[in-house]
Amino acid sequence: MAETRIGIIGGSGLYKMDALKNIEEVQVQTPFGAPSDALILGTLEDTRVAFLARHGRNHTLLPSELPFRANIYAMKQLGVEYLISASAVGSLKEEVKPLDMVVPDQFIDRTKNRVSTFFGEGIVAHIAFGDPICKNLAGVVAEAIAKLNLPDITVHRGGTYVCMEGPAFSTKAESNLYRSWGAKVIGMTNLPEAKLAREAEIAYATLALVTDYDCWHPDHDSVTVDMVIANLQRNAVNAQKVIQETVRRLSENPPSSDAHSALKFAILTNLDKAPVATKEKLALLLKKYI
Ligand SMILES: CSC[C@H]1O[C@H](OP(=O)(O)O)[C@H](O)[C@@H]1O
Ligand SMILES: Nc1ncnc2[nH]cnc12
Repeated sequence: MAETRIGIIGGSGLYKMDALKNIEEVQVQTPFGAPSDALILGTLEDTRVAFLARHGRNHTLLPSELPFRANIYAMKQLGVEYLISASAVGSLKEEVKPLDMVVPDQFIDRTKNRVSTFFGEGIVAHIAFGDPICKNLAGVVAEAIAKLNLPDITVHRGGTYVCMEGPAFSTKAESNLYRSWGAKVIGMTNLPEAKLAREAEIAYATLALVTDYDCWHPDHDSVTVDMVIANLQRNAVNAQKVIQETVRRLSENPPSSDAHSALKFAILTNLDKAPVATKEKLALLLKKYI
């Protein structure tokens, strides 16, 4: 199988990539179970990529039901080193309007029910997560958006993505609280992915596609799925253009990433003494360090 260094996770509205050629669908199994759907391998701009529909191709999985570990481990098994996540978000700022694109650089965790680590069962690791998004990969995504110069769409570089549990959207009190914290956008999925990608030494960046003003905005109705869907379709077209341009740039000039050595100083357990079963389960992550 040709090398697949670039992975794409498509969120709400982005269930496939129309420009993918030479498609092969693979049912991947991982020590953490099966991913959200089959992975679609194909070429984009002559580069091999792996695409996964985060909620499944028919959007059947709630954010709280997503098999985050299987999704990231499956990408690792395929050899992915750069992971681009396309995600629908609500805006928490006036100047960030529906259809705009945000490339966040921070997260706030408001989830309650997610398993966000591969470790445990006798092996302890604490990754550094002060900068949860790979700066260099995010830079490539932001430059790709800027280069495309999409009409009426503003790119916002940096900003905080609040990751809430869902599935219900926020209350106005919550939405205003996140605004008072200075957060820029809100979604339900990217933080566990970013943590797991870091543990898997995969560079991760988010392409956040704004669908609504959540519920805080006095001049806009509170977010509803109808509202989100109307904008998702337009966002999905733009997201594919951005991803294609990002892949082209990544394949020409793959950036360095601190994520690629994230476990170097993170593992506390003496691996010589660690349970064999856990070492086997995590072999793909640990092999550089054993
Ligand atoms: C369809 S509105 C809520 C839904 O959309 C976002 O999904 P994703 O991050 O996968 O694009 C948000 O996180 C919620 O899961
Ligand atoms: N307002 C919102 N809150 C949480 N997730 C979202 N995804 C899209 N819009 C959202």
